[in-house]
Amino acid sequence: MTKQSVVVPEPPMIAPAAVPSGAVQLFPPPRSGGGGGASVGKKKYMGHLEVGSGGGRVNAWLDSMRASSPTHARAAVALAPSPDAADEVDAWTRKHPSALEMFDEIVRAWKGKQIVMFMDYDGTLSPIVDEPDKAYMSEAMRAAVKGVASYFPTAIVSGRCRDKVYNFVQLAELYYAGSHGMDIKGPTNAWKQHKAINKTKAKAKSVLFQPASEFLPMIDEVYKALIEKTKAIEGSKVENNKFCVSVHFRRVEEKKWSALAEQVRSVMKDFPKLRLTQGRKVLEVRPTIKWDKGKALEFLLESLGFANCNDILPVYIGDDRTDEDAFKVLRERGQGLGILVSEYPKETNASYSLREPKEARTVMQFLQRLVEWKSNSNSLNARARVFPSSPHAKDDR
Ligand SMILES: O=P(O)(O)OC[C@H]1O[C@H](O[C@H]2O[C@H](CO)[C@@H](O)[C@H](O)[C@H]2O)[C@H](O)[C@@H](O)[C@@H]1O
Repeated sequence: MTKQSVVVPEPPMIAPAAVPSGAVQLFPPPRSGGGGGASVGKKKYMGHLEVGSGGGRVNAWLDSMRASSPTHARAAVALAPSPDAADEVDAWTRKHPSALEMFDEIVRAWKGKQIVMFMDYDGTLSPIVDEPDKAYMSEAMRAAVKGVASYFPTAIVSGRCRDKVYNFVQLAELYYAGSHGMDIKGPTNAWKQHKAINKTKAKAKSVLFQPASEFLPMIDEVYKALIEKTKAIEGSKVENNKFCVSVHFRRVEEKKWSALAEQVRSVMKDFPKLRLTQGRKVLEVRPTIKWDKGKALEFLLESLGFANCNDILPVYIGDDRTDEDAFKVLRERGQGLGILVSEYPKETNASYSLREPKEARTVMQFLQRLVEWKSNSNSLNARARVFPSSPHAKDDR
């Protein structure tokens, strides 16, 4: 039987960097009994599908569109539930254990650290739906995020434009990094909320950062051109995300994907300062500047006054390829925790995983446990102040 790889290749294909010696090791070591190395599929796909001329490039886009389609991945597992496939899933799970199942172990390593939370929106806080404008988050999820933000500085990092993601989340106390981190804004009252934020080191009272503002007219232009060129392709949808544009193909019949890719290519050739990346059934057109969700994470840590702190613990939860940039930053810093939300094994730089059921329940449960843990440890600390000799005295910030 042909070996069926169930680990979906995901760009960028970056080997996880080693954790520098002496750094706090929050990446889980492989558990006993497993090699920890899930094999990857044979094809390697580019992280950024840079636009070039010629049909070959469109074929590469098409390959990538197909490879990233969860329908294909699920079908592969369903059609070939071989022992090899099961072994691969097990190996992947050992390498990226469930952050919920490992919660107690994880928080043990967090003692004394200042947690900073980063979360992607679509597919992480809200379920993936056919209509992008209807990707609402549940009230229960909103309450969980609010709870987290009451204890830790919290940011939403999304490919969507900042206003749109704010309208979905509706929590004024958060930091929002829209357009893949190219539009960052913080709450004005963060200072009052979090003792942890270092007021002397933090950069500005209210963060606002837009590294791609000069691209605004170009983005408007490409948006109009993409609408015009793709209007004949049924099911396609072009979304203006202010500093980037999304071309959705979730509702386009697969036999028309190639025509869609060709139309997008024909527009992109006139915009050499823009590049194309890919998310979940979406092509994303963005400026060529070296800025991504990973850079946004670093920028926010710096703005909060945590740039060179050893005792912080950034936690990033995300489901998409663009979140890999943030996972990679955490790996390279040897600091923090990347959690991939996924229904099936994928190549990732994240160290932990959360299974993605349709209602994004596991993410919510993880956030709720975090709040519960923090609230309990605060109570223990309060008791320890009253009864200093208590054996339960803790030092969780
Ligand atoms: O960084 P994110 O917050 O994950 O944003 C990435 C893209 O998310 C949205 O598209 C995705 O979710 C839609 C609603 O569930 C779904 O229909 C689509 O297929 C997904 O790709 C958003 O609409 C895009 O603009 C973002 O780029």
